[in-house]
Amino acid sequence: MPSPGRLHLITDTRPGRDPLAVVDAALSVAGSELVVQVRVTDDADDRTAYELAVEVARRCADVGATCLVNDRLHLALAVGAAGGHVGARDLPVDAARRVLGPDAVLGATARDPETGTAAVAAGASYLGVGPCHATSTKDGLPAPIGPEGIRRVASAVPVPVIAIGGITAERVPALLAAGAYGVAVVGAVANATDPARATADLLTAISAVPPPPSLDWGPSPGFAPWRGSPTSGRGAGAAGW
Ligand SMILES: Cc1ncc(COP(=O)(O)OP(=O)(O)O)c(N)n1
Ligand SMILES: Cc1ncsc1CCOP(=O)(O)O
Ligand SMILES: [Mg+2]
Repeated sequence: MPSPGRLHLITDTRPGRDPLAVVDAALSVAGSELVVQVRVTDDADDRTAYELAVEVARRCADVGATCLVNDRLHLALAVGAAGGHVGARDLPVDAARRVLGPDAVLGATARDPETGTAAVAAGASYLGVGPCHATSTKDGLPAPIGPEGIRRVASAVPVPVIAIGGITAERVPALLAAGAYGVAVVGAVANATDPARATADLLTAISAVPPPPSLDWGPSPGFAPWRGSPTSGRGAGAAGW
């Protein structure tokens, strides 16, 4: 059973950026260890998003990395991605699970233990938790929750917690010490003058801390898609998430 990825690179949506160049640089260093989440602006049309997702999925497949698609689950299915990620304004987690099927990786956003627990019960394989710190790559976010916010969620759920928002290699140790399994980044790699080096620095910081031992990686016997929602546990599929 594959281990869940601990370093997630989210594609940069800011105008004038070259997300594929950043993905290439990160994959050249991280290879199969990387999870790449395809994210576009809300006003991007599906054709534009699809074309980016095709390119990212192909690059990930070439090196055995994991490709996820943010929000637009039909694109995840269309490009053969491993799964998707949903938040409060996207499909509800149980509906997203029905779309993707029992074996897909499904991430859900949470800031608090209650939301996180509900997302896991509804079929989330992992949680994206944040913003941990202030970020310049997404507007309109609530106040940062810091490592203590990570601790509150991670101690409440049996799935990997991926810390997000303002993550840098220097901030990784405190977040992992608080119970994060891994981190998701945009700026730490995309803003770097040397994105490959920045990726290596993040991997070094992550690998210095072993993952939490008590996570439930196994498939959920309670997941029953024909009934529309998991009957117990994390409800995720056989991908090991
Ligand atoms: C790993 C991870 N965590 C959180 C998010 C945020 O998702 P969401 O709250 O739906 O916001 P958008 O990214 O859709 O703007 C994420 N994408 N990935
Ligand atoms: C998509 C998203 N959701 C919460 S913070 C964020 C962006 C994180 O970007 P950065 O790593 O540049 O702070
Ligand atoms: Mg979303």
